[in-house]
Amino acid sequence: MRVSLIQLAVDPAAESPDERRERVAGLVRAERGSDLVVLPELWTTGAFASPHFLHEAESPADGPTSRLMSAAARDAGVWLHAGSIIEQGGEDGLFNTSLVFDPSGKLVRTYRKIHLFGFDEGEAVLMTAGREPVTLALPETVIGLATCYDLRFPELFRALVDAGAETLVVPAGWPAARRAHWTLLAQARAVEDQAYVLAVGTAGTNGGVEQAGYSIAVDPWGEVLAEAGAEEEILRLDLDMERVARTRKEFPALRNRVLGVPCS
Ligand SMILES: O=C(O)CCC(=O)C(=O)O
Repeated sequence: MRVSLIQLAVDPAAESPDERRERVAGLVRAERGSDLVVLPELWTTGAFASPHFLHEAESPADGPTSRLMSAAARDAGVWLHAGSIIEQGGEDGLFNTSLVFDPSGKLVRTYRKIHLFGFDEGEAVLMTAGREPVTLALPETVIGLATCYDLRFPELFRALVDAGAETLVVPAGWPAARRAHWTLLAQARAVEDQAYVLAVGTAGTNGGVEQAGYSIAVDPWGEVLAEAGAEEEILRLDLDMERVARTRKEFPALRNRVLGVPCS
């Protein structure tokens, strides 16, 4: 399965959300020939540009990001994980919602970020948390969806694996200050869940927070297959999907889980 991970520079001073959407649609179209294209978290505004969240909130069904990304997926003929948008959820408030389009441009899955980041500020106070883990069967693999801070919560990933996930897709807007955690956690999730991890972040600075970049693809043995630098960059690679089943068979740690052990 050929994947393209698009690490985007998100610089609110350099580009408006509309300009970035147009530019990103062009980048997605250029990935024709890929099976799956992945974009980062909240790339229209920046994950830390919280004063703009309300103004930029949109509908997953027919908001500006959804319309452009649907057309780009269709034109390129790819599955597109379009990263996340600020979803205007009406009475339920705002959500940090990931969108997945099929190669005909149909929106086939949404995932509302479960673990909101910021403690007492930013999205943690401005948004509503999702409640449901989400997977999706593509022709060659089952993907499990998670977003940025979710990467710190292994129980979510176990739920995704229990639902059949073989490839864990993590759009993010991870800060440079904790880049070491990003890389370590991406590898940890891959090793413990014996799954591919495709973790795609942003470059640049938004909301005063320098972004890590360093998007990463990790195989089910924990080996790093590709890693970006700190600037905008596209990683393209071929994944051997048999490798998940092979790893789980040859080193069957997932089968040795003991559930419900009481703590004395
Ligand atoms: O967990 C972290 O260190 C970063 C998380 C984050 O930036 C986010 O979820 O937006």
